[in-house]
Amino acid sequence: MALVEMRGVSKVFPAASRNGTAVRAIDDVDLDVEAGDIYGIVGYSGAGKSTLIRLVNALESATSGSIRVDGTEITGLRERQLQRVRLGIGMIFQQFNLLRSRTVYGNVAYPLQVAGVGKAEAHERVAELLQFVGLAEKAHTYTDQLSGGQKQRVGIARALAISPKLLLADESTSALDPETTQEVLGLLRRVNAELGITIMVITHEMEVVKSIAHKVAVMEDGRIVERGPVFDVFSEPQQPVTRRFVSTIIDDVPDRDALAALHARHPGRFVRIAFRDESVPQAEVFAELIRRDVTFELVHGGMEDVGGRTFGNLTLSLRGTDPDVDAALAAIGSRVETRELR
Ligand SMILES: Nc1ncnc2c1ncn2[C@@H]1O[C@H](COP(=O)(O)OP(=O)(O)OP(=O)(O)O)[C@@H](O)[C@H]1O
Repeated sequence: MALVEMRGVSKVFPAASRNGTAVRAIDDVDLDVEAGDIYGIVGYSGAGKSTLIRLVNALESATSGSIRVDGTEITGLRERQLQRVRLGIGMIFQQFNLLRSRTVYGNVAYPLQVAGVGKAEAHERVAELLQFVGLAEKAHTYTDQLSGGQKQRVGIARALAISPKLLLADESTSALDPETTQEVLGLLRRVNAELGITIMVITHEMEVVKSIAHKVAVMEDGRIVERGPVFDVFSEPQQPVTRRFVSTIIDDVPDRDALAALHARHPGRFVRIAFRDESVPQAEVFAELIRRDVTFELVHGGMEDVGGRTFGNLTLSLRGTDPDVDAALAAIGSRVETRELR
C-alpha cells in the first residue's frame, strides 16, 4: 500500500461573494506516493500544488474523494484524530517559517515540547538533529543571524524532530541561490536515503525535480496531466505543459526561430536523433553516417544525466548527396528515433 493514496480527490473553494465563482482547485486527482519515494509535484502558479499538499496534511478537507495517509483514511476525521495524523508529517516552507524569538535549538525543540517530550529526551534528539543537518555549533544562535541555507536546514531539523514518515517540502528552495539550493537538496537526499523518509516536493523548478526526485507529477488546472519516473517524463514529455517545463532545463528541439537561425548558419539537412541510455552507442550512429559519405555537425542539444541514466536529443546538420543522406537516415532510423527538421 502506498504511503499516500488519493482517489478521485476534488477540492472546491466556494465563491467568495455572491457574484463570484467557485474555484475547483483540485479536480479528480488520483495519486500514489510509495514509501521511500521522493515525489516531485510541478505546475505553474495556480495549478493546485499547494492545495494538494494541504489536503495531504489535512490543513484543508477534500470536497470529495478519498485520501489515505499511512493507511488511515483522513477524510472525515475529527480534529483530534487529524492532529495525530499531522504528527506523522513534517513540513518545510519557502520562507522557512522559523520562530525569530528562539534560537536554532529552541526552534528544533519546539515541536518536541508541543508533543510533550521530556526535557532530557528532547535535548538528546535536538543534538542529534543539529548534528545531522550540520548546525551543531549554531545551536545558540538566533535565526535572523543565519543565512537562507542555514535557515532551511533548521527548518528541516525541526520538521524531522517528530520523526515523521512523510516530509512535505513546499517550494523549499525557491528563496535560495543556486549553490545553496544544491546544498539543501543534498540534505533532502540524505533525509530520504539515510532516514528512509518519503518526501513530496512541490516546485515550479524542474532543476529541483531533476536533481532529487524519483517520480514526478505535472499539474495543470487542478489535474495531474502527466506523471511517471523522472527519467521517462524528462526524456519523452507528452503534454504541452510538461514539454514547456522540461524545455526550461533541457535543450530539446530548436524552436522555429532557433531553427531558422541555425539553417542560416549551417547548410545541410537537419535531423534530430534521440539517444536513450547506451542502448545504441552514439559511436555506431556516427560511424554509419561516415560509412555512407555523410558528414555531420552537432548544431543543437546535448546529453543529459537524469536519475543516473543518460539521454540526449541531438540535432545534427547532415551534408552529402540526397541519396546518401536518405540511405544513411534509413540505416540509422532502424536503430534510433530520428526526425528530420525542416
Ligand atoms: N483558500 C482559498 N480560497 C479560495 N481559492 C483558493 C484558496 N486557496 C487556493 N485557491 C485557488 O485555488 C487554485 C489553486 O491554488 P494553489 O495555491 O493550490 O496553486 P499553486 O499551484 O500552489 O500555486 P502557487 O505556486 O502560486 O502557490 C488557485 O486558483 C487559487 O486561487
